[in-house]
Amino acid sequence: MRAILVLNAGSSSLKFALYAIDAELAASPAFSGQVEGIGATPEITLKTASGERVREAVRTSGSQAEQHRDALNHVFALLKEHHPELDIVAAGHRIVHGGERHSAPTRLDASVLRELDSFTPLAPLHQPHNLRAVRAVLALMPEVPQVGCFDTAFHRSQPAVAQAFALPRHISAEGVKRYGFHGLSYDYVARQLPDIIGARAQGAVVIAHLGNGASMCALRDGKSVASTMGFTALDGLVMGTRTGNLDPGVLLYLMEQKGMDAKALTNLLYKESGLLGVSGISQDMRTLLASDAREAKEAVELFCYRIARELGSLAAAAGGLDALVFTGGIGEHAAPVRAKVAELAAWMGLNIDATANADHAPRIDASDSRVAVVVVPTDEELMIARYTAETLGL
Ligand SMILES: Nc1ncnc2c1ncn2[C@@H]1O[C@H](COP(=O)(O)OP(=O)(O)O)[C@@H](O)[C@H]1O
Ligand SMILES: CC(=O)OP(=O)(O)O
Ligand SMILES: [Mg+2]
Repeated sequence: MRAILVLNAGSSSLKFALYAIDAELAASPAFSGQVEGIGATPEITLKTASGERVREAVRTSGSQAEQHRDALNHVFALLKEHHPELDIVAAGHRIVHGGERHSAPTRLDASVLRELDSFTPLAPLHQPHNLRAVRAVLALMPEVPQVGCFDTAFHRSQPAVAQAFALPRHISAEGVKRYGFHGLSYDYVARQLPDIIGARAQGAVVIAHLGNGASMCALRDGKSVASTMGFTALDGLVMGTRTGNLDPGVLLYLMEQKGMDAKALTNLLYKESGLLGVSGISQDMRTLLASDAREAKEAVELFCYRIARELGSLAAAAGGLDALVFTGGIGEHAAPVRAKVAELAAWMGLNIDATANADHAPRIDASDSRVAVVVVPTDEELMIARYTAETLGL
């Protein structure tokens, strides 16, 4: 089988998919899965084209980086076992930060890799793992061409004003501006919308990508005009372990009054806050929704409140609101979160149908809703496979 290998490495997870490519790219993977729990006790879940599901532990120990490497080796071993005749013709990767220059997917070589290394401080939870996956493939199959697909690229269509911080010009000139992330997910979802809501897809649309990392994007004519994430993937919504929007004065206070340095603040902002920090229980929305603890309820309430606040802000950037779209693990599966956001957004003429919402139907707006409300399962891996084939002319 000739195939494109797709790798989407996150902070604690590694998603992988294999897309057969003959005359054209297959619409669904022949083999896919994910390693979860990297950093703790990583487990791999595998789905084959025949629907077979396998779950096994990844044999590993040591640092987060070593666990990522072991997880990758485990994936490669499984690929060999299930597809001994495999001919990998290309590898496509999700790369979270592409900086100012990368507004489209690009072929990865040593000099591009060095440039992308320099963005690691801007995406410490993702960039080093993304690039480690590229280097692992390079070591294992040096002749296979690799393509980087950037989370930031989709947002390069934003007007300058949406990308600007009110900082002195010399700092902005160094590239300190809003980039936005989750672009592969927004790109995929935006392409699905015309089939679901027709001409409204070209109007003012807000997509909420609610996963472990969470952000929202305002679109006009199917293009990004604003996003809640900025220079890094810290800004905007409450996330699994990240703060989202935070008065920068809090950082000054913590530095001056509590003696916290950059390392301590990085840990606090990226790993100890968000749903985990507020609940003191878990970063996982499933656990919080199942809990009766007051702290869990407060964490979910804050998560939904911030989404509703940002929805108003993004509607202002888009010049209205024709459709609200939910995607990502929470957006696709957590009906109570969608219901709470809809309740808070009722003032915009947005109203959902409780049964459709409970069923996770593609359209969940009530018949009297002025705004279309949609649930779209995202597929970053398929987007990466398509871009990889397109970039290499496969
Ligand atoms: N059935 C469900 N109900 C509520 N939340 C869910 C459900 N399934 C997954 N989630 C939540 O989705 C989040 C992970 O989303 P996902 O998009 O898979 O994350 P990642 O950013 O790692 O790709 C977790 O908070 C998880 O609890
Ligand atoms: C950019 C980002 O936050 O990604 P993820 O949701 O995969 O953590
Ligand atoms: Mg994700």
